[in-house]
Amino acid sequence: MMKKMFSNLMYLRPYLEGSRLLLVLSFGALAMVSLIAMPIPLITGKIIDNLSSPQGTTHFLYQQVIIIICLHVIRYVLSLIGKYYIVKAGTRASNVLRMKMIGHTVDMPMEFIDKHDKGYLMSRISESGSIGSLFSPSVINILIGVLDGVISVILLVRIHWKLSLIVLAIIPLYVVVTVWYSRRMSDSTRKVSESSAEMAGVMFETLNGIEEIKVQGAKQRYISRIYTKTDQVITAILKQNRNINGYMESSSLLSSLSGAIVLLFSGIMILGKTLTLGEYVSFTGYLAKVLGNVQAVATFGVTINPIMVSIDRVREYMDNKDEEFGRRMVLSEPIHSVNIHNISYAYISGIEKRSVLDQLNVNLFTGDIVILNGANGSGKTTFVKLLLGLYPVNKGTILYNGMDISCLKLSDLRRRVSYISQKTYLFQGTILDNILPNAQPEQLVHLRALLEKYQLQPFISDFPNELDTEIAHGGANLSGGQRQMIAFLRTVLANKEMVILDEPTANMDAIMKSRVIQMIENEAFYKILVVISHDPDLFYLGKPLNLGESSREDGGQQFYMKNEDR
Ligand SMILES: Nc1ncnc2c1ncn2[C@@H]1O[C@H](COP(=O)(O)OP(=O)(O)OP(=O)(O)O)[C@@H](O)[C@H]1O
Repeated sequence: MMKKMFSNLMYLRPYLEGSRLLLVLSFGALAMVSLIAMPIPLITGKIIDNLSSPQGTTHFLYQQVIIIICLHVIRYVLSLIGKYYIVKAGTRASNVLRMKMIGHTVDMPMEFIDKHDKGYLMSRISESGSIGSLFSPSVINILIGVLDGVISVILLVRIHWKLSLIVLAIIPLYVVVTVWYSRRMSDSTRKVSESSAEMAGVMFETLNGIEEIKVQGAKQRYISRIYTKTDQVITAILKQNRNINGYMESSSLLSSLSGAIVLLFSGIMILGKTLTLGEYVSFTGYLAKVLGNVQAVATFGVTINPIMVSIDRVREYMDNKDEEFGRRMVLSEPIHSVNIHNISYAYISGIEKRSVLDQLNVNLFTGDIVILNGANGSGKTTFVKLLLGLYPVNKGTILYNGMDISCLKLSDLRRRVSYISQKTYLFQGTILDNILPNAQPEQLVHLRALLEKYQLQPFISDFPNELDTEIAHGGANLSGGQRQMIAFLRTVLANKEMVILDEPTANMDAIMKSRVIQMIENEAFYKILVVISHDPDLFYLGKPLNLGESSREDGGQQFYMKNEDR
């Protein structure tokens, strides 16, 4: 356990970087807390021996009691300060880790993201809070207790070494109990975390789809899915509690037995005059600290185990390679060619493999406009996702300016490409934020000119606060066509080298659609344009590339391109 804790603390070091001095000072203060309270049982024993001797004086009593009170007050102040700053450092560190985990999740390959529910991912990210728990008052108390315990053992030996041997003989039993239970606790805690993350996944999906669930009358189906997952969580929690309680009760029993045995031997020694009453009081004072702290170490296992399991899981999560792993090359020039050579792709989920694209060849050059069509499910969206490097091709190559996409830094590639997905995702913020993130004055002028040129002012003035209208979560306060137009304007103003539009006009009325077509024809906002559409009104814009089964030539070697000369 200590080894694991040390290794986890080493892992967390970078996240504690900014708070290192604070932590050292706080731990120093807390170590002082331990040391300052240490003489109290000794002083108490001395007072008792003094009072029970003929030389006993009230002056000695007052003096020693004042010392004890001062020690308690200093301990109180140091403890408050130390704990406050440790908790502060822990909270800061867990926040830094949370941000890193969110960033890492965004950078994960889509194949990883597809495999997990969003709620599951959220649960995993929330495990970053485990650092905060590591620096919580309960853990800190236990750590101070460990120091207390060690010093108390030394003082026990100094007071009466023979009596101490009896106490020390019991400690191996604690070790056996601790080791036995801590393995079981690790397993059960892991199961609790995993099943809770899965449950959160199902809950998240349910909450996300409330509208659909209502309309389809699917409430019962979803509730029973949650019930199954909850059942798994409950089973795991019960098992975890069985282990925790077993551990606590066993260590508590050992503590009580130790106290009784010490009382027996001390009594005999007091009767034999080899131990004074004061020494007995001091001894039991330190014994209480030792046993209390052995108990604390036992509790430490219970408290720290879930935290260690969480940190292990955070490490596992962060060890997953992100999509940029091993990619070093950047495009030194604007994209002028995209050569898609014999690519194939199949989605794999579990043992199921769904082949979507098979030996596809396409070459795109500056000035090309390609209209992708084909039956539903024929792989059009998958094709553009491969172009964006969201999924790696299974076979074949995609070359940008002759450079293989598998070596290219994806962030560099995507900086050069604008993509509007079928789902038209809008960010939280205003309409303007969505059209022009970080709008510069000259971009605003460009936007206004565009709105005027294509008679789109009525489109904007339809919103309560025009461009400053706040967009609700997921664009809930906008219609499908409005969302598409906002996303399209964003693309026109982004002025990227390659633009990919997936069903850009699917929800638009005839007027809006005609504006989009005019902008594609008149505005130079792309070098290469790929449009996925089932709408014949858009076909004439460029070379249609049909991905439908019926249009394959050469046994699937080549995809049919209509109107090649257009
Ligand atoms: N993430 C995924 N995991 C597994 N299968 C997927 C995934 N995304 C798409 N598919 C499957 O791949 C096939 C192609 O899907 P894709 O979205 O590329 O088709 P499309 O041609 O764009 O269809 P549409 O015209 O309906 O938009 C479909 O059979 C779909 O079920």
